[in-house]
Amino acid sequence: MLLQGKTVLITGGSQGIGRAAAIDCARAGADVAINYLGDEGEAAEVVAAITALGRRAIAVRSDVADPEAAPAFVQAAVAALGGVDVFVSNAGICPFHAFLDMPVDVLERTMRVNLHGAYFMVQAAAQRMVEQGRGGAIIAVSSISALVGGEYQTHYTPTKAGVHSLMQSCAIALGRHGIRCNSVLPGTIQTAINQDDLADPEKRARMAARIPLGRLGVPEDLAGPIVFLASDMARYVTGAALLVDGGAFVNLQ
Ligand SMILES: NC(=O)C1=CN([C@@H]2O[C@H](COP(=O)(O)OP(=O)(O)OC[C@H]3O[C@@H](n4cnc5c(N)ncnc54)[C@H](O)[C@@H]3O)[C@@H](O)[C@H]2O)C=CC1
Ligand SMILES: C[C@H](O)[C@@H]1OC(=O)[C@H](O)[C@@H]1O
Repeated sequence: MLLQGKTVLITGGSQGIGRAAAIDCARAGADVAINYLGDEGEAAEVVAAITALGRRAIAVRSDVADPEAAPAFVQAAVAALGGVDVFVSNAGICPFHAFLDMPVDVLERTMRVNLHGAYFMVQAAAQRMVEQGRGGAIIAVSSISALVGGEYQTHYTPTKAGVHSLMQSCAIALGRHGIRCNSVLPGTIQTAINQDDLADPEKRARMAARIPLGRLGVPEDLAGPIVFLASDMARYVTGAALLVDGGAFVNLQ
């Protein structure tokens, strides 16, 4: 099994992409700690699904935008599961809004959750990995939006470019410690984050029509790439970005 004996920490692991990644990491042999800010029942279901696979799991409810949440999450995972081998920075929000009247609080909250939150969490996980002295793997869930824009995402796309850039710089800063840092760039994946946006049938059809593989993504489409980057199969991969978008990005005409 690709992650046998490893401990994986995932932010935003109670639903969507984080949930799928958490369960597939457990399927690959890992114990898993999830952080989340949503519904307690959903987080408990993820823990139960992992436990049913014969692995250990904990869920910690906290806000990644709070700098103190990061060391607290890592400490809770170490206390319960013994260490940190893989860290997946996934928690994120995308409150769609027009540019010209973007409220300051929506802009700031999006930046704080998506970018500052990733920074604090990755830093706390890396500190623990360095202390352990056995390397590690860090994966950030960036986006195709790191590369292309969105009319109602002017506050969001810069955070995803930032997360991608964070992984590139961390790959340099942490390479000497044997810690690999990569990002995955999902295309449009059907989750709660875009449920309202994709409820517009015209927009949904337009998004799907751009995808050479012929369908919008589902959270499980990201699980394999995340497990791969977490595993020793990717032992010489660092500073890389893996598009997981069904081909949407390259489909200009
Ligand atoms: N769904 C999509 O089309 C795409 C999503 N992404 C990224 O994937 C990541 C996961 O998104 P989805 O699974 O789609 O969304 P989702 O809404 O289904 O899940 C988000 C998860 O993040 C957690 N979360 C939200 N704010 C948090 C906070 N302040 N502190 C801690 N946890 C928090 C939620 O509790 C939940 O577990 C996000 O970073 C998003 O930007 C990237 C590209 C495409
Ligand atoms: C939430 C959006 O549907 C989704 O988020 C991203 O990062 C993708 O680019 C999509 O726009």
